[in-house]
Amino acid sequence: MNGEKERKPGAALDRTSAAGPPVPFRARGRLLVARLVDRTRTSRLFRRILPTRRVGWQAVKDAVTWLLRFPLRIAGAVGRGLLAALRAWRRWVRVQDYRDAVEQAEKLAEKFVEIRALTLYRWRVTGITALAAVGGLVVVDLVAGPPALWSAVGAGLLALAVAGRRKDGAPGRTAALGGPRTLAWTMDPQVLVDAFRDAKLIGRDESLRLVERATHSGGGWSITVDLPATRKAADVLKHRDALASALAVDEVQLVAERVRGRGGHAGRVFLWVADVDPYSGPPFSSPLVRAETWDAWRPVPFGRDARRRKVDLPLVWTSLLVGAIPRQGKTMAVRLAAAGFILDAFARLYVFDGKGGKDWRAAEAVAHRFVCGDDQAHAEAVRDGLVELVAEVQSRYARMAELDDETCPESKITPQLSRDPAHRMPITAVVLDEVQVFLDNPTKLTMGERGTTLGEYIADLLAYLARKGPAAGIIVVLATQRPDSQTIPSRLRSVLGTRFALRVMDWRDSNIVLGDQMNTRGYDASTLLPSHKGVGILRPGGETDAGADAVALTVRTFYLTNAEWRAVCTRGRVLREIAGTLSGHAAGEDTVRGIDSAAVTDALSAGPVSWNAERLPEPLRGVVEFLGEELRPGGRRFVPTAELTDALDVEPSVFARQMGELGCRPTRQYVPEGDGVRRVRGYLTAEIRDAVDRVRAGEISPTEDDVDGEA
Ligand SMILES: Nc1ncnc2c1ncn2[C@@H]1O[C@H](COP(=O)(O)OP(=O)(O)OP(=O)(O)O)[C@@H](O)[C@H]1O
Repeated sequence: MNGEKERKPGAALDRTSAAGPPVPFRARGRLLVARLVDRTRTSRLFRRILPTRRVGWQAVKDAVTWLLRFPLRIAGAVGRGLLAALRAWRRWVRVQDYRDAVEQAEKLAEKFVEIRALTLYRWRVTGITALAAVGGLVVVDLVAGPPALWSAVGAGLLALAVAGRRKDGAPGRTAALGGPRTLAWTMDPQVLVDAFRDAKLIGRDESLRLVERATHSGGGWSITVDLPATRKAADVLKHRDALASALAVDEVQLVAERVRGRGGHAGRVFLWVADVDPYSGPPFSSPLVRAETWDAWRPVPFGRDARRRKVDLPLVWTSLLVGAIPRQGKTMAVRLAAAGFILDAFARLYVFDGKGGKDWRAAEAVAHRFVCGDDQAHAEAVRDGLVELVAEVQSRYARMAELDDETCPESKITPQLSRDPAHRMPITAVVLDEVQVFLDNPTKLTMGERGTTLGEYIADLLAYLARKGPAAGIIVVLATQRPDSQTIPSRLRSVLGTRFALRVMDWRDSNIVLGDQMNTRGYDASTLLPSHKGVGILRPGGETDAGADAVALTVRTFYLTNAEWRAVCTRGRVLREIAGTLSGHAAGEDTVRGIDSAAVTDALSAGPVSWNAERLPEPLRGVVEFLGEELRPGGRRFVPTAELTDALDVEPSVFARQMGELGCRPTRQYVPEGDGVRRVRGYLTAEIRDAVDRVRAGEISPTEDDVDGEA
């Protein structure tokens, strides 16, 4: 309305009283209260303090609860104060400090009379003080009356209540911080210090320094601490279980990482404690399900760590070994790695499935070579496929050597080379699920003049591909449910760069997948829970963003349903059809091209290490020198111990012990003697080759004295 002033809150009430009929006195009082309430409600200060009615109501409820509980809290505090006072008095009357010191110095007998006299004296002082206090109260009551007496009693109770009040984190009061210990340390770092002491990660008189206070992030509490100067962060990682126990959490809930590089040092540890089991809950879907295409050169999305950070797996330039007992998620892990190649139209796939089920059937639509089954014919087809790849590696190296520096600067494949059809060097992944089926094949073979088995030959081919293949764009991905040293010989294991161990039977199997001594560094896949499907320890060969400084990290793999997996394979086929890169089995051409098998045999006999004996520990050096060419794959299979000890002129028992330390155990085999055969003790050359590989790979460290140093 024109001329009407802006109405203020409460203005309606003013007008009613001013312009209307006279208001009775009682009603005026009610109006005043209403106006006051209205003013208060609309005031800025009130709105800031109590933003909503719900909050206001809650505040009132809290205040009432507090008032009702107050007498109980006071009674509790007085009780605790009384107890504390009695304890303090008892220590004083028993001369406890002095007694403890004397006991520590083992002089209790000498000082007993003195302590006893002091105790009696203090009892007397106590008695006199008590009498004086009672007398004092009686006098107060007589002189000043009951109010003064009650005031004196009240003052005493107040003093006791103050002494007995709850102090958060005060030592000796276990109830000061309720709830689990993990929660307690977020409020009082002293609890964390105690946990470190209990786990024997720091000494009794040592402490931690807080670098970053506890904060809640990603479903758990994190904190960064510095250890005392002489302590190492690596030891905390090693004894993570002990720390988890001291903090009263399951070890899967505790993540301990070193803080390295800038802002970090050898004694700085980052701890993260999950609120609940971080690997429970529904699985995470793979981002590849939604990806139209993928570049095989990019690290493939593999899973998430405990803190739910994405873990990508670089596969170009490395190779992957996945090991686990059945039904833990091996096939899923390998499928994820394969999916990255499937969705790249320029990548090529060799899929060899030893299980023979339908797990890999969908990949038939894109695979250049596809074998599914565990018969002899399948094993031979796998061998042919691998021989073809070995020849391909040789051919690629020969062709790269011819290329100019601009196209191929380092005799290594580049993204441009791999995508240019003219160069015929696509990134090629060779995936073997249940590889033990092929590696265990006992069929006898003759390689050149030497005898071997089909399984050993396949192991040699794979070892060659894992060693020489990555630089030529060939990537080996193996999965096995029997990760033992017999099945995956160490000459093959030592060249597989990336390892992923899902749950295995014991720490030995875990070490076989992850590498020697990994259990002592705190990584043992046998401790994973059976319910944790798809959760494993990843030891990356390349760099991953999550936990980049860690030797290994626990990862829960992404999940691909069967339908999603089939969709990925179908998409891979369509992409290849569009790009014109569908080839081999998927394009209906299954014939393996002609191969110079002599060249392949020569390539393999070059061996994983040059069979020279330099820097090998004794007696391995002597054995390698003595056997020479006979040690090559396809050479002698068995050497009698007596032949070796005679040739090396060593004491048989010392020789057996030293060979045992290198992982070579003697076995009994029949050897020809005269017209018949005789059973003798000796060593398998495969085991000797494995020992050489392990020394070269640094898995066995010879002592200085054992090594023939290179000057
Ligand atoms: N990341 C994951 N999250 C949840 N469940 C998973 C995950 N990975 C695998 N699984 C489940 O674990 C079970 C076993 O998976 P998978 O077939 O991959 O194991 P496997 O080790 O290859 O078994 P097998 O040895 O029989 O071949 C399946 O039921 C699968 O759904």
